[in-house]
Amino acid sequence: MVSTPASSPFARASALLKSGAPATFTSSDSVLVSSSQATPILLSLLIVATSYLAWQLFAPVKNARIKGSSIRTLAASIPRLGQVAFYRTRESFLYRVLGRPEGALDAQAYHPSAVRFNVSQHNIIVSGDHQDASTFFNTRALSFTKGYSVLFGGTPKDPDTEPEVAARNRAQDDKYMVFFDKNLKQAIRGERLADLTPDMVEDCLKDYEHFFANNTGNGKLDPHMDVYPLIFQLSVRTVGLAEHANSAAAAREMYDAYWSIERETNYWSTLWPNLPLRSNHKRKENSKKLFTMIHEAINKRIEDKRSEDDQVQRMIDDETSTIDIVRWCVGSLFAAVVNSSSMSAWLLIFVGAQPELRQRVKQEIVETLRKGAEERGDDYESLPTLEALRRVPLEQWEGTASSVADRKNGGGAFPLLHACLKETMRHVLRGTFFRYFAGQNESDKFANSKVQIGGHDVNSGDFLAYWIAGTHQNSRIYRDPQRFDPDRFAIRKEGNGPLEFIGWGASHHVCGGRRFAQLEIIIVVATFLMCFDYETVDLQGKPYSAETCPSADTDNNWRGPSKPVRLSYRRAADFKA
Ligand code: HEM
Repeated sequence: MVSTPASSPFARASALLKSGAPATFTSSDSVLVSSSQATPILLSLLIVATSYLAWQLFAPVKNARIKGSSIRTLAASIPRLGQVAFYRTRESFLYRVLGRPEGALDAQAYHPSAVRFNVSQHNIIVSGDHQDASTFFNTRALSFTKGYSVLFGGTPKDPDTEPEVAARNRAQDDKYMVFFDKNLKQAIRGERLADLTPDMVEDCLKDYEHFFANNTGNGKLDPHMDVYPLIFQLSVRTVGLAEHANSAAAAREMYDAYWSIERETNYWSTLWPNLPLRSNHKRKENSKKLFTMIHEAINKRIEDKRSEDDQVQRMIDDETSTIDIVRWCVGSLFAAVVNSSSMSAWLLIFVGAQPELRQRVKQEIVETLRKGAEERGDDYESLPTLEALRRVPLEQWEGTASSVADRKNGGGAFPLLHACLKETMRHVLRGTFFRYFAGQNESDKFANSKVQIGGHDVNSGDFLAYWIAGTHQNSRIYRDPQRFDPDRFAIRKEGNGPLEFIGWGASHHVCGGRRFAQLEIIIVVATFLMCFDYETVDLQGKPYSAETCPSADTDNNWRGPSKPVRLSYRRAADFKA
């Protein structure tokens, strides 16, 4: 059950509504309407407004209960608001209603049978049962696009072109999705990534150099505040405009607008975006700023008859409409930044909390660089660190090949680092994936399809959510799931069964940016380890251990730490300028 405190945004909104009404009639209008006449008018307006509000809040939600279904239904204290906690404190809400997957070996502790509830006028079935994963990922009748566009609310819409985009029909929408995927594939195709890789290494090193310069090579950094801007810059370089990637000031301005939008994404901005709330206003303001920056930069490039080496240029050359190019850039940035930023920061945090593991990862990187140098005929000892890293070829970063001999033995480069990334994803990705089942409401080929969750029919018009922790924190799949232990992947091969690791999604909607995401995170972390020796500490500098290390607060997109965390660093003894 959810109760709304008096200071809730809704209470503030209705207060605003009420306080706004008299002001409309008391200034120049007083000449036309005397105060004794105004009182009954005001009173009537107030009654109308209050009745409207009450109707909005307490009106029954369509299909909130399904007769004959044994899927548990959760009722909300204010029906139209529904389960606000699903947005505000998702993780604890799901633990409360579905149980603890870490205790899955104990049948009493984990009973993940699906639950159904509403948020605003939308009904959602949430399942954390690994048995339902296959239905969720493999059923074509479930719409990924509608699931996210209604329930996720992260990606902003351009306030100026929204009506035009909204007026497009489903066929036009599908066409846009094909355009989106095609351009993302081109933006991160192998030959482009191979060209970008040395620049990405250089971006990282330049960024880390300011820690050398600011201090004497020692200090404490905040992994979220200091790593997120770097990931943003790498993302802009890959799916944004060269003009922005090459200007620190422009990249920073975009970064501030981007994160302000992410931080203001909540229940209200997702489901009641037109309420006059501060967060809705800030989101719209920053969305406009972001769209305008990209729009103006494209126009300027066209006006100046300049050409740049980025995906946007390809679209300009193909005479794509500027609205679609801007929409593609913003959509790609919102798909790219949030997960890659938090995975990079958390990988550094988790590895830094286990000195022995950090040493093993560092050793793996040095050995790979040394071997690569020897194979190329370079003298590793005299190579500056930047050059040793810049010369690592794409396939080695990707872990797909190290040397011919290793490939024959089935080995690849950086296996432990890749296992650390996978383990970080397993820890940090604990939210939900979304889908929508149109069923009979659809006029297309899926109109007669049936979908079952937990053995029960899903209603046409219901949304589905799959709880990732039901798989990633499940003790039937992962031994001691709360422990950060990359050897579960590197050595013990846990999570190798079907849909046991879903960090990149699965089936029809596997992550479209995986190749780039993996590459940038591995580069950011490997470069960091080549620059610094470090450990994960609290604000007083006391080292955290595997047992005491904070975890990610997954209730917001920033994914900050459950308690303060810093990386205490010093220039690596083997760093070569
Ligand atoms: C560590 C970073 C990342 C993680 C963990 C991640 C994870 C995921 C997951 C789990 C999905 C599937 C969601 C579902 O089935 O509901 C997904 C989809 C997607 N991701 Fe990523 N992602 C990451 C980075 C990126 C980047 C950098 C890009 C773009 C450059 C990107 C673009 C996309 C796109 C376009 C889709 C939708 C695919 C479709 O519609 O079929 N992702 N991602």
